[in-house]
Amino acid sequence: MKLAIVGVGQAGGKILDQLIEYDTTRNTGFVEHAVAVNSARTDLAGLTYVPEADRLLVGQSIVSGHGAGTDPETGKRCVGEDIHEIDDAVGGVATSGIDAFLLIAGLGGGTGSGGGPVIADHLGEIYAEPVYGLGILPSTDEGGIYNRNAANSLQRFARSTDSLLLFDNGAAKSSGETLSEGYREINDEIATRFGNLFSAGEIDAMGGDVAESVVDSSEIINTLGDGGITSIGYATEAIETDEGGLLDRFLGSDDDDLASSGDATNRITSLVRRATLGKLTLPCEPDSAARALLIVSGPPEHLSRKGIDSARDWLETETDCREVRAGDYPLPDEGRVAALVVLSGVTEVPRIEEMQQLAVESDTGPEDDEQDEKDFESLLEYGDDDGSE
Ligand SMILES: Nc1nc2c(ncn2[C@@H]2O[C@H](COP(=O)(O)OP(=O)(O)OP(=O)(O)O)[C@@H](O)[C@H]2O)c(=O)[nH]1
Repeated sequence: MKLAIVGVGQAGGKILDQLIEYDTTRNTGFVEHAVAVNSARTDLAGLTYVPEADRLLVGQSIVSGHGAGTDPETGKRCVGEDIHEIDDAVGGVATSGIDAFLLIAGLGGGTGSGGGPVIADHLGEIYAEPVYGLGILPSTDEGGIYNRNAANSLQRFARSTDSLLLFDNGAAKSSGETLSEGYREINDEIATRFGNLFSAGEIDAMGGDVAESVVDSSEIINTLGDGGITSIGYATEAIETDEGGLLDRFLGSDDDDLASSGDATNRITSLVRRATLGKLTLPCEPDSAARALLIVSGPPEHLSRKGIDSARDWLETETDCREVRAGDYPLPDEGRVAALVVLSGVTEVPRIEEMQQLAVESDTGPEDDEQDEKDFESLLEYGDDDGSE
């Protein structure tokens, strides 16, 4: 599907950069237009792939190009001050050629966390295309302020977007490495999963091989729905054993109990199990999903129809929802088969509940139990789409 993507703040800009790299090197063509928005001049200067003309420094009269200092209110003001310039840069460019907008932001900081929902609201009011969010949750050990910012921003983001796709930094972090050391690897993983999702159905990317059952943008849009939280599972297996085991290093391919057999059908069903039950971008209970989508990609001769059908049946049982879509995405030059599982409208998400509890405690202090209880319940309404604050 064709997207106009806005990366807001530092994490948003870096992930946008990485998605453009994915799109360019694979020639997939899902990034129709890309804009980086930030209140910090140095963050914008550090980008590689976003064209200079599409980097917007906002809130100069408020923070003089120095960033929002992890304060979402400041981030909100910075973005609000320049919302018309942002609109010119994002929406002014051929929206007729896009299927949706995608806003990317780290929810724990200031600019992306406070400013992201302002842009989402604005785009949603003006344009008919759906507006999706890709929100990055802080890891638990980043501390109270990041968790509080994220808990508050998550609610606003969920209400301002048609679907909020979440990625939990904490769940992705490998043991023994600091978060900043891991960012490059984490951002690669984000680009792989979301790049795979958004490039599915782009016929140009298929090199003339039309999928037996193409996943097109309307299936992705219908799966994402119009409100709520989305998590993505992904697992991959190399078709031929390569010398260094390089291809097996992709996350999600390390579950011995569910090791795939060489047979194409079994490989697909086993990959889909691993994608759903292994590392999700946001750990959640699969049976709390309202809708699901399965995309199996790889060389056409390895995309067994029977395998995809039986994997879809399994996913229907596992998620306990009737709205399960499935399709293939032929990539003739790939040395691997990959299963991507989209779980949308999920409601049982332990990390969100934990983060919101941490946020409430850091706001009121643990002694104010009655107030904690009330705040916690109102914060829990992250999937609520009633538009109220
Ligand atoms: N996955 C990922 N997360 C990041 C990256 N950089 C920062 N983060 C996370 O994003 C949150 C901080 O948000 P930033 O994007 O740095 O902040 P900002 O939106 O620029 O806001 P200010 O710095 O306050 O102006 C923290 O939770 C970080 O863990 C990155 O490159 N990748």
